[in-house]
Amino acid sequence: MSTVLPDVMAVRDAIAKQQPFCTGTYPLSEDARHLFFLNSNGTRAHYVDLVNATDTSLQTLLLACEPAPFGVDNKDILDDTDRKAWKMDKDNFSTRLDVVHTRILDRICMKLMRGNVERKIRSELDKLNIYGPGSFFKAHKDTPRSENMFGSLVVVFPTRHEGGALQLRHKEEEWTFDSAAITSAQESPSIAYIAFHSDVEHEVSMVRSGFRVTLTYNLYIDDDSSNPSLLCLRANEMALRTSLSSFLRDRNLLPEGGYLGFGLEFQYPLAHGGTKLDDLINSLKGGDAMIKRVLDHLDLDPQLKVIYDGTMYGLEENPGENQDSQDNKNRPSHRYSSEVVQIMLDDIDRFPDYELQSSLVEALSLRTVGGVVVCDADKAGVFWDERGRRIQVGKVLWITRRTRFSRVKSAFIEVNHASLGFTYGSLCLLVPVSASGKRVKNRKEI
Ligand SMILES: O=C(O)CCC(=O)C(=O)O
Ligand SMILES: [Fe+2]
Repeated sequence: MSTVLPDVMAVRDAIAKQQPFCTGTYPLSEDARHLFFLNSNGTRAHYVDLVNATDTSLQTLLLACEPAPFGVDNKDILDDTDRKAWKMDKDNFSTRLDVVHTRILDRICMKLMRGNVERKIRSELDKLNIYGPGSFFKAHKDTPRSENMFGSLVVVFPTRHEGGALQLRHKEEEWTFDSAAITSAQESPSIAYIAFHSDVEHEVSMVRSGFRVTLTYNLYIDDDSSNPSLLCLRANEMALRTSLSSFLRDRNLLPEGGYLGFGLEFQYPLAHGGTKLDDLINSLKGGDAMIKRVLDHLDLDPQLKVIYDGTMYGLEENPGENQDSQDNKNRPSHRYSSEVVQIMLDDIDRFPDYELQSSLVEALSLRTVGGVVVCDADKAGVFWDERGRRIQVGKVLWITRRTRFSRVKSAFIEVNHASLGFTYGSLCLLVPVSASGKRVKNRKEI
């Protein structure tokens, strides 16, 4: 494996990480500064000039709103220990701010889709929020409304406020979007906006004074990007393509064939009984989509899989070169073994919903379930089952690690335990790779 490792690093480096959000400002036009809204019982119309708003006029807006809930398990919960803010549904107000004509959406597409001009995104206005003194929103992730929703856009108006910064956390990194500081530093009155992927954790710190007024939008991928010939490659994609091509030419890489594995960077909405991994593969986001595009360009065959960890129990042949020697005379020919392996499934719905009579490995590798047992590329790939039979399993060379961001929770009932158990699988892109002598001929530019 040692000759392969430096190349793995080169491929990993080519999958450069990018921030999972983008921000900007945009000057407010004369008409976009006015917000029209109905009072709480819908009997009177008001308007507020969001460039010169007084605290009194913003208090009127707040009184026309209702307390803002937050979503838990697809339900809206009202609890002012998690969120203290007010909201107005889009039917009760009118704004002339247009994120399409201002080209804000184009900028978001460039940044969050990594410059892939073929991707089309669409925004849908969701609601207005107002945060007064003491308002906040604790750490959460936005609930995707559908499979092609990939993120949220928050537009903050230049009303005077202190505090209320939006903090974002993803993997081990953290960023702050201080809308109060950004809007007050603009020469002409401007909105500040931030768009981020749905699985980025975020929270709004407490507003200390004034009012923070926002519009939130849901962002959707709105195209059919399944045709790889339509896609153009950018610089970072070229780098990944070059390093992957030379990597695959290396005869030491998976000499007997196997899989390249890519843990996904982002989370995806997955509903048991509803989401097919085949459909999801065309809605990958950011760096995950880039990896898929590069693999498609190389004529490889990336497949989305759910990977579960399991233990393979067996009766291993007892090693001993000279079975006739005095030392080995009374030695049993087999001993118990257990090895950590992985089982990959084509779909989350393949996970059995009946009582498991056996280990996870055995249950998932039943023909009706279709799980395939694999192990890391640096293992021998030879295991024994409980009857002492030798089993050869496929090897996976992990280019990017499996992450907890792409985990899938699956329920199962074990026969010995009355209660329901849970196990986690990770969503991954797996690429079958032929044995080293066979893989060069058929592939483009490898
Ligand atoms: O106002 C913000 O900056 C974020 C609001 C938010 O996280 C939400 O509405 O889900
Ligand atoms: Fe949120």
